Amino acid sequence: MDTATRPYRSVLYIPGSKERALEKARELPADAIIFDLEDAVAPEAKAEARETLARALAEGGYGKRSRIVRINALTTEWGLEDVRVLGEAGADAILLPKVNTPSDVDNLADMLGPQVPIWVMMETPASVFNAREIAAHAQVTGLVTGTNDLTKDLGCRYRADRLPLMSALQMIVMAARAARGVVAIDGVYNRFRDGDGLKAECEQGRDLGFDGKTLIHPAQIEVTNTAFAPTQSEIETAERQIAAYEESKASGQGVAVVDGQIVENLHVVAAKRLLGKAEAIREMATE
Ligand SMILES: CC(C)(COP(=O)(O)OP(=O)(O)OC[C@H]1O[C@@H](n2cnc3c(N)ncnc32)[C@H](O)[C@@H]1OP(=O)(O)O)[C@@H](O)C(=O)NCCC(=O)NCCSC(=O)C[C@H](O)C(=O)O
Ligand SMILES: [Mg+2]
Repeated sequence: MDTATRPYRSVLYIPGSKERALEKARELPADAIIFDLEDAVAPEAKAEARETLARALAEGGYGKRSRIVRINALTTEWGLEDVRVLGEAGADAILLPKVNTPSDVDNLADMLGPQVPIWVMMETPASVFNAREIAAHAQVTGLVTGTNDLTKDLGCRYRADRLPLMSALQMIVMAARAARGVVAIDGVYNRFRDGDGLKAECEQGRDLGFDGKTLIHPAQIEVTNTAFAPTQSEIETAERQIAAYEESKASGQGVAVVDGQIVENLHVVAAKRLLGKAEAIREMATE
């Protein structure tokens, strides 16, 4: 699948220590999986989780789902061994937590070599200030928002409207878009049995421009996949915009009008991108 259009609507964390969850994920309709060795795994379980995860990846069976491994920070006692064991395990990217500066990414890139894509957790105030340079790093292909760590470091309150995090969320999306081709994923919604709250937060994330959302429980996948996919009405509008613009162009005009709104070339670019995304989502569903 084309990496530029591949969907990342639902990005499910799975603790590397949980064999049942690693097994179950082979059947779940998530677009991507983050196999976690960091916060979801207790210190005493880290070594075993690393081996369990290496075996699960070698066994495969994750289909078209993008496989991302979140290692421990390189400054911890587990980070280097995580890279040694999982750096060449065939994951689609290695996700580095607690990044502050581009040089943190350099350190991992030096260890992995230039072929392995790197995703970065954006979860410290310093990472947000350095977002542009981090996203522009040659090996970085994804930014994942860590809203829990950010909330902890900022000392702000959890609010349903996420007002205290708003500038950070926007900086992350902006950095990803400025770097071009870098995926931007929103943080987790902790109340994993609250579907209505999740839906509202997904819609906010989609409105801000995120490609998708990180999840902690399978029950969150369906709501998220729907929220980050183009709606049928958006698809139909995009098709009509493209057709109307082509017709205007053929008659020597640079602007069309659809549903009372102007359609210029830039709207056509956005409309084609939306249709490309819808097609990639359809493709994802065919195993
Ligand atoms: C949150 C959980 C601890 C809940 O677990 P549990 O009570 O076992 O849930 P259920 O009984 O409802 O589970 C039903 C079945 O689903 C499977 N399951 C559960 N979670 C997952 C999962 N994440 N992936 C795949 N499968 C999962 C169970 O095995 C059950 O299966 P079955 O036996 O067939 O019935 C638990 O969901 C969990 O551990 N979630 C992940 C937590 C996690 O990864 N946390 C770290 C990431 S969040 C983070 O770090 C954010 C960031 O860094 C920041 O700073 O913000
Ligand atoms: Mg975190």
